Parts: sequence; structure tokens; C-alpha cells
Amino acid sequence: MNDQILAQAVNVARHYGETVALEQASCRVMDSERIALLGSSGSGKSTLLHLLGGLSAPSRGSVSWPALGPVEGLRPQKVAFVFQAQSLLAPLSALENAALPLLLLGAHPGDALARAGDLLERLGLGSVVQQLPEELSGGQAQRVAVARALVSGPRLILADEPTGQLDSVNAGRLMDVLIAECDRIGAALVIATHDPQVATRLDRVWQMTHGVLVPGEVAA
Ligand SMILES: Nc1ncnc2c1ncn2[C@@H]1O[C@H](COP(=O)(O)OP(=O)(O)OP(=O)(O)O)[C@@H](O)[C@H]1O
Repeated sequence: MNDQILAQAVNVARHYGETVALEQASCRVMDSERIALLGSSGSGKSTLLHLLGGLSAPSRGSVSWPALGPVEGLRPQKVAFVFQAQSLLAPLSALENAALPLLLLGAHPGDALARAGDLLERLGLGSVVQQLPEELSGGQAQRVAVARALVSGPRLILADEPTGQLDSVNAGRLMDVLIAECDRIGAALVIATHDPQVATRLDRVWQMTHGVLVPGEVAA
């Protein structure tokens, strides 16, 4: 069983001073699961994603990644994050940004750039691969960040509002690519979103309300 649990939070809470961003939550992400994390603005979705990705530590409780092997430092390998805020490196092109995780892992540059280029093409960004982040629209930058998360073949992808700046056509296209790639590489996916259309593409819903998490059942 443990070898299927990618991320597990047990009784975690996260406080920022007086603000309780997340109250006592417990949840699990199993191998290949597709989860929509729904909730209104400020309800604690980003906070939970950051804890599940090891990007921050809980104020109480614990987070572990049983199926991902030993964790070096705070953050597990094989977990990729799509941030809500702009997170691309300014001096690098869209293509280089998307290829970066593979380059840092020591992949052959030609292979890394080819893989990143393929992902960008499928995300509708074939014409902007050489542009710098400052030359991209918010929605284009968001899709580059998705390509960067997918490029190294992670086991778990945590995406914070990846369709937040996209029109419905491009949001649908992004979901097509994300789901197809997760199928291909066998990755699990947790997406924080306000968009009910995104949630219908995933297997189950976790509902966050004022820092309280209700992990839902698997969709029928
Ligand atoms: N670094 C921080 N310092 C202080 N308060 C914070 C910090 N990060 C989040 N919070 C607070 O924690 C609560 C939950 O924030 P969080 O970003 O997790 O919500 P969210 O559901 O992701 O919102 P949104 O949909 O708007 O992104 C909010 O009240 C927010 O103001």
C-alpha cells in the first residue's frame, strides 16, 4: 500500500502569525490519481499544495512521500510544481525555461531542448519558443511553466491555478496535454482551481473551505 502513496499529510495545520491558513487536514495522493482542489480565494488551496510539495513545512502535523524514496532536504525529488505567480527565469527563452529541469539533471542539451520544444508545441506555443518571459502574455508564461513541470517526467505534479489566465479553448487544450502526459509518464496530478470545467476532467474533488479540507470520494 505504502508504495502507492505519493504524498501524505497527517493532521497538518499551517499558520501565518494570527492567520490560520489551513486547519488540521489529512489527505493522500495515490499513484496516478487526478485530483481537483476546489475552494474560494483565500481558502487555503495554495497553502496545502505547498505543504504537499515540500515547499513549506507545516506548523503542526507531518507530510511524507512514502513512494518517492528518501527525501533530500525538505523537498522530494520527482514532485513538480506549477506556481500561481510568474516563476520563469528572466534571461532564458521560453524553450530554455521549459528545458531547465532536464538540463539541471544532466540531460543532453539537444534532447532536453527537443523534449521541451515538443511540449511547448503541443501547448500551442510553437511560435514563441525563442521569446523571453517578459515578451510572453500571462497565459503563455503559465503554459511554459506547465511544460517545465512536465519535462523531467515527475511522479507527482502539483499545479496552482494553471488555467487561471487562459481562455476556455486554451484551458481545454492545456488540460488535454496535462492529462495525456500524466497518462504517458504515469504521474499523479493535483490541480488547485476555481474552474468547474477543469474539475470535470479529473477523478476526484477535494473541497477547501476557510482552511478546512474535505477530501471527496472518487467520481463515479
Ligand atoms: N506568506 C503568507 N503570509 C501571511 N498570510 C498568508 C501567506 N500565504 C497565505 N496567507 C494567508 O493564508 C490564507 C490562505 O491563502 P492561500 O494562498 O493558501 O489561499 P488560496 O485558496 O490558494 O487562494 P487563491 O485562490 O486566491 O490563490 C489567506 O488568508 C492568505 O491571506
